This record gives sequence, C-alpha cells and structure tokens, in this order.
Amino acid sequence: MRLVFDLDGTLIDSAPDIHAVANEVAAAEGLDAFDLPTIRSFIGHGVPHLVGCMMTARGIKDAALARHMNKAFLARYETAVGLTQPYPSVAATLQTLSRAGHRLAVCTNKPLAPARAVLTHLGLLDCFDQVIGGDSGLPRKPDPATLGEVLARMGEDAGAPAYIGDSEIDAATAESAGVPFLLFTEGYRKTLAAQLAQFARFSDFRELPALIDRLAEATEPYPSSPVR
Ligand SMILES: O=C(O)COP(=O)(O)O
Ligand SMILES: [Mg+2]
Repeated sequence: MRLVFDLDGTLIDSAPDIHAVANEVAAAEGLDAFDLPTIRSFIGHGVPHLVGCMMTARGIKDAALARHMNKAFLARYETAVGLTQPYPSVAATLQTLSRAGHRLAVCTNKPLAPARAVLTHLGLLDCFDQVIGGDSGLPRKPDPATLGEVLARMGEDAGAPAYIGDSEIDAATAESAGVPFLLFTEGYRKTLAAQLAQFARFSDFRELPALIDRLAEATEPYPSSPVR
C-alpha cells in the first residue's frame, strides 16, 4: 500500500521545539512568552497560521509584522530539532511496514526544509519515498491537494492509499481525498477521537501493522460518517 503519514503530532512530538522557536520570535518583538499547551494548540495548519494565532493571542493585527515574524520563524525552524522525539515504536513500526512491502511517505503542513531536517536528525528520512510540506505551492491541508500530489508521485503501482494522522485537519484531508484515515490518538487533536471520520484509531504504533493488514482486506474502507 501507499502509506502516507502526517508529521507533527503523528510521527514526532515536535511541540517543544516549535514552542521554543515561537518564544524566540515572540521575545524578539517584545511579546510575552507562551506556554507549551497554548503553542501546541496552534500547531496543525502550518507556520503562517501559527504566527497568526500568536498575534491574535497578544491582541495584535499587523500584516507587515506577521510577514516579519513568519520569516523569523522560518529562519530558526530548520535547526530546531533537539527537543523533538519520535513517538514510541515509530522507527521500528516504519521498518516493519516497509519490510512488509508498503511504500511510505510524509504529507505535512510543516515547511519541507524543517520537515526533512527533523526526519534526518532522528534517522527517519530514509524510510520515506516522498516528503511534501506546507510550502509546496499547493493549498495546505485540509485541502486534499498535497495528499493527492504525494500519492500521485508514488504512483498507483505502489498500491492502495491510506493516510495516518493525529488531527481533525488530517481526518478532513483524507475524507475529501477519498482516502481511508487512521487516527493516532496521542497527538495534538482537539476533537474527541470518536467524532472524526476514520477507518480505525490507535494509541500505540505497535498496533499499526495489524490495522494496515485489516485495511488491506477491508471491503468498505471509506467510512462516510464518523466511526463511533
Ligand atoms: O506545521 C504544522 O502546523 C503542522 O504540521 P503537521 O501537518 O505535520 O501536523
Ligand atoms: Mg499533525
């Protein structure tokens, strides 16, 4: 199968690095620091959205400052890898899936350079045939364009698609792309897990290979309504 993974909150717990960068950018503008849960709640729609949330939270509306903070964020993002950990059993599971003949890719709203940098830092980049980021030029998730693009790059010969992610954004992306969705429940989601359209959900990556086997055999892998 073509197994496409979200990155932040799915394969990696990157919120601590994103939090550190956000506070450096805030401090440079004289803005008060943010706590980790607040920044975590801003993750998922890419950098411009996160910067926008920071500004709104501090009562600022200034397009030029937003562009400047966006640039400052990007300048620091690629080297901000030291506080990020993969979720437990991610590396071993990716190896298991790859040995079983699946092709793996990443579709994230994080820009491509920091996405590749953190995957390289964690020794995971080589697991993936393709990585597409939020700065690809296509509309960001939940628009299905980047997921469609990465699946097209992998080629239909690589098998049936599935998307694995942690958030409502990922569930909506998969649903509008018509791709079965598997929800990792330990990431940065805000909605109740049961309320998102999904083929299945898991809290431990060791559960994933069996779910993928179940999906490969499923006759009705596209739930049109949320699984309860
Ligand atoms: O950069 C973000 O805001 C989110 O990234 P994700 O798509 O990997 O969850
Ligand atoms: Mg995510």
